[in-house]
Amino acid sequence: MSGGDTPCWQEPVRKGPVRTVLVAAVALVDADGRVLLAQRPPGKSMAGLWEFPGGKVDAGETPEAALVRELKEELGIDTAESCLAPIAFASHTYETFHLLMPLYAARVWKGTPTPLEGQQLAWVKPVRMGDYPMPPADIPLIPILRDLL
Ligand SMILES: Nc1nc2c([nH]c(=O)n2[C@@H]2O[C@H](COP(=O)(O)OP(=O)(O)OP(=O)(O)O)[C@@H](O)[C@H]2O)c(=O)[nH]1
Repeated sequence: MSGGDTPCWQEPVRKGPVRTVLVAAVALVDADGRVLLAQRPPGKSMAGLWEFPGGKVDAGETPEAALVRELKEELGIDTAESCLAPIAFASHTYETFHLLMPLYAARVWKGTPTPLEGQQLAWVKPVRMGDYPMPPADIPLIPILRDLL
């Protein structure tokens, strides 16, 4: 097989060692198959971009426990680790770190997602996600969600 001309055949430009940051994220899916996206508020890195709820995994924490914690802090909802199904991951080198982000799907939670950290929320069909600018790491996840949901 000759793959030298394929678009994926590009080595990333490495400027030096980068630390890998583990971030857990979730696609909350409602009864209509829409996914909850949250817009990063002004003042944060990548402000204005739409992302999956979640956040950094603390030392000694599992990704699932981090998500349960973050969903309570960011959206005020209760989730159970057993309701988080791993579906994909993002692996992307940013300027200052490498992001490794497992993505889970959840259809069951308790409470109504509420923007507790000043973020805008939107329920979006996977086919419409192209209308919502997302961080570069998230772009490969969109077709996966489209296929899965
Ligand atoms: N939650 C979440 N974070 C994402 C996504 N895509 C993506 O690149 N990220 C990045 O993963 C990191 C998550 O960090 P965080 O949510 O715990 O904390 P933060 O926004 O305060 O991060 P910051 O340190 O960049 O300001 C951010 O750098 C964020 O930009 C995503 O879909 N969901």
